[in-house]
Amino acid sequence: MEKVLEVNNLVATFTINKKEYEVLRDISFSINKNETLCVVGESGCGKSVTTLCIMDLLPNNGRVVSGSISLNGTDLTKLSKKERNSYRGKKMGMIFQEPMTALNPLLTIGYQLCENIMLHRGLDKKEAKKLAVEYLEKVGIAQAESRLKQYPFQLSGGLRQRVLIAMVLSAQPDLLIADEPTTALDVTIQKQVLTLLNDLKKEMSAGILFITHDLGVVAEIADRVIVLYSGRKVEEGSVAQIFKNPKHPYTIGLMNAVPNVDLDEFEIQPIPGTFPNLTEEIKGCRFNPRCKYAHSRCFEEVPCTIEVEPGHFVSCYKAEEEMQ
Ligand SMILES: Nc1ncnc2c1ncn2[C@@H]1O[C@H](COP(=O)(O)OP(=O)(O)OP(=O)(O)O)[C@@H](O)[C@H]1O
Repeated sequence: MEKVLEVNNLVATFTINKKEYEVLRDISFSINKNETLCVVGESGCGKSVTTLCIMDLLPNNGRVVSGSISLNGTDLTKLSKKERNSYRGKKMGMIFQEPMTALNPLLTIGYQLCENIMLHRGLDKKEAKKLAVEYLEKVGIAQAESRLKQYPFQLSGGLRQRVLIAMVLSAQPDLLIADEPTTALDVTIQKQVLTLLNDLKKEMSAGILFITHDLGVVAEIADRVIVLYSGRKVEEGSVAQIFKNPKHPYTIGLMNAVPNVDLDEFEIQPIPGTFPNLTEEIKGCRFNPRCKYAHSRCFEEVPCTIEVEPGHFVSCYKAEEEMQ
């Protein structure tokens, strides 16, 4: 399988009050062509920061300290700022939770789509307009030609998100990053946008990095999943492995916290304790204060990543002991 994105041993920090704190701790993962990788984990675990590192959009107090981020074999961390900028939009496109952050409210949909197509595809105005209509139709927008004359505020949230998807895809990116793109939409529209992304994944030759905290969305869209906890990857596997055979106590906790209406006496079991903040020092596994299985080793050293079944990776001493 052809790898589109390969992130290796990524370490990133934020400087707060002149002190540098690790926000991503040695993260590695990859995405193949026509594959959707979901990144899940509680608020603050580093999902968005991962995307910002890839897009080179970290705020001023953040920096990538070490590791590599390769897009189709080119290590982006080795490129100049200018070269990196040219990747954004063209080779990597991003859709956000709120499409209005990416659309200009003062310009028509048509103007914005055509500008984007002319810039990234090198086409003239007439050709760009034709392609803009094609892409709006591709994302399921009816009467596409007349929509070109509308302003973002004239469209519903679901339609705006479709326009943004059309805009991003029209540049034919190798990687599509979607950061909680359906969180602000109501459930039926959310389902439509997920179905659309699933259909588009099959026909475009890009990989999709999908950020969400919603496990229902993960089940709908993911091929593979990585689970982050406090900036560290604790588990990775296919969507079936993560849902049917979770191994890390944190992943098991996430699964138990999802309501299951099929069971008569199902009780949501929240994960005990609180999520550590960035500045909190924790020796060993960062999940140890909340883990009922934690023993002396867990408080001493960070567990290595082991493969518990083909393609299923876990960083946990309990999983390691179960294997032996
Ligand atoms: N500019 C910043 N300066 C300092 N800390 C930051 C900054 N931006 C984010 N953080 C911290 O980095 C950590 C990771 O944040 P991130 O936004 O990646 O979390 P997330 O998993 O995407 O959460 P959410 O689901 O709430 O969006 C958090 O502890 C957050 O407070």
